[in-house]
Amino acid sequence: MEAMQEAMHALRALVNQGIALTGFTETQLLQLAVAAVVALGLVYLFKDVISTLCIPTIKVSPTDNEANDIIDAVKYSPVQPVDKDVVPCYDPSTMQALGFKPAMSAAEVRTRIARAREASKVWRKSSFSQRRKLLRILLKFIVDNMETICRVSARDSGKPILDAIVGEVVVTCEKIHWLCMEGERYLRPEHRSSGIMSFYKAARVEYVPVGVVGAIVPWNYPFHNVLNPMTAALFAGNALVIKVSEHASWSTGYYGRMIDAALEAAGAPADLVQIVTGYGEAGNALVTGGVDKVIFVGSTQVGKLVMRAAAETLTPVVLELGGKDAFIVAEDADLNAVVQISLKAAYLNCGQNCAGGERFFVHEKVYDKFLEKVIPLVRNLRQGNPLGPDPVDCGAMCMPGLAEKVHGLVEDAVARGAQLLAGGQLRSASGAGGQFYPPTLLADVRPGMKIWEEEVFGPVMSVVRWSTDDEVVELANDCAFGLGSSVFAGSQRRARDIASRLEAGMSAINDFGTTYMCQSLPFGGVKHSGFDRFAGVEGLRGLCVPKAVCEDRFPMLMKSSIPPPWEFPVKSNAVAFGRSLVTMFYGPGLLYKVHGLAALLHCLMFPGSYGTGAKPKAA
Ligand SMILES: NC(=O)c1ccc[n+]([C@@H]2O[C@H](COP(=O)([O-])OP(=O)(O)OC[C@H]3O[C@@H](n4cnc5c(N)ncnc54)[C@H](O)[C@@H]3O)[C@@H](O)[C@H]2O)c1
Repeated sequence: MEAMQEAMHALRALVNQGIALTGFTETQLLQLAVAAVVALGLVYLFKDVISTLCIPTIKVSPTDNEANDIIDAVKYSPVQPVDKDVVPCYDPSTMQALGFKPAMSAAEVRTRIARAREASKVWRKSSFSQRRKLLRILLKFIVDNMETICRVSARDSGKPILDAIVGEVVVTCEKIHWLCMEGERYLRPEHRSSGIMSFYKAARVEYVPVGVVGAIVPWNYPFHNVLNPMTAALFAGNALVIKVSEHASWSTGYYGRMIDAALEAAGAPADLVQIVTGYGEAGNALVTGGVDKVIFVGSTQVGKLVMRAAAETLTPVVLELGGKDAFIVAEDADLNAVVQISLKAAYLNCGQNCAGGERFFVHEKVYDKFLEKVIPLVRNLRQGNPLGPDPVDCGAMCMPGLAEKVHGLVEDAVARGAQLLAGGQLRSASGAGGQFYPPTLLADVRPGMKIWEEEVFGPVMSVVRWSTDDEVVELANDCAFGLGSSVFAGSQRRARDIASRLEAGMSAINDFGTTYMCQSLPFGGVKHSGFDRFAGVEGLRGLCVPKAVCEDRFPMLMKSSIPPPWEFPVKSNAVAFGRSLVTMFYGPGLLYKVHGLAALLHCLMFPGSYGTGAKPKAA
């Protein structure tokens, strides 16, 4: 209140001063102030309109299959033998054949790396404003063409359009926005303290692009999985060679043309981004082919192979592997909100999320109520072709054989005492009308079941009962994976306390997945979920060599030279001189420092002496 009164007085004084200086009346001064604010607003608006108009618009014409929703065409059969030089592409919801992509050989991958290397030599010198220009071109394209982007992703991976908007478009836009707004701040040289003895030095870290980044990605988000490493790698000044999954290669046609057009419009080298299609051999060739850093996103099993291969060439790797996230619900959580969030955590993208909720720990006091609310919702989820005439909540399983694998885990759980409350039937064998597995709900899931241990990566909500906070922490940590986690409780402090005890790389308090929406945060896990980070400040800086640089702070006044007692041949008081330095700089308290200084001066003034430089007797 007092501060407000003071501010009013200050404003009054300013107005009076203005009246005295200009001779204007109070009303005229007010009109002037309003006019100034309006003018500033108009300038800002004008600048904003002009800068938006200045972002080049790129045009990418979609093909028939990319542009249209349903096309009657040849069906693909996964049991049909396929030439190993090609990757067959098909829509997992309809099994419509979409064509082939080349299965690149190791030699071809190396050629791509070499092209990217040449492009990286040019791009590493680019300014941050040129890199921002490239990202803004992409962002504008995404906003203008999100429907086609989502349709292409839906056709390639079987996900509903809404899941594509959330999981492909929103997170990519958020990432680009963050890079444009804050990326430069974290890549500019960062000044660091130079310590006590090097007080006359200026120390800093320079973030130097690594050169060529190699990324290997899975099939669950064909658009975001490409754009995510690409935008960060390019913003950090690198080139990128990216190996996409053999189960979602078709969409690289449209997305690749978009990337090429954006590079051209931004004046960036055409070879800056190389897309590799193929199988494990192509991925292995990328790891061993001479890239400067590998980002691997995929299963724990293949992650180990990648790490082994990278060890041969000492290529650094980031491993973003599987997950089996805990979703903890306390008895006082807002159950109505939690139920809807839990459905998204389990069934978004048909559960094919590395950081998706898999283990739902619900407090015994609300266990039955939670199930009561969830059962009808799960049973009524609509599943089908995302590009068909009817709206769907859940789409298809992208990877052939995954529905059968998920079903095996469900059957094992039921055989060992879990309650099957929804779903759980293998609707059709792969190949007969789409790769679907129904949204499934299991209650009373316990240790000893396969589903307790293995990653499901499918639409299964496993519900577990708990009674004390210590117990739920122990149950949640009884897992080989540790990627994300969510804790819901009436008291935010209690939720925070439980979350702080979870072995996980990420925790959302009273929410799910929000750590990924904050693109300034690192993304990654612990234990078998991998290590190092690919998003956020840590991920962005991880695409650079953090080069330590040190130089004279005042070169005109003080330059480095070897102190006379230490010059070769070293003098007889060299050790005493060293002792005096240590005592002066690091001795605890003034007494030490004065003694050290006196000993140091003695050494310098009497070069032939043996001076002691020892600590004072009093100490
Ligand atoms: N932590 C994360 O950020 C994250 C994100 C998405 C998916 N995932 C994980 O990915 C897995 C599902 O994806 P997937 O089935 O495509 O995984 P995957 O490990 O089978 O394949 C991933 C990629 O590795 C390639 N590959 C296969 N063998 C290789 C080899 N020997 N050397 C190099 N590359 C090789 C594949 O061709 C593919 O492009 C799940 O475990 C999921 O949790 C993790």
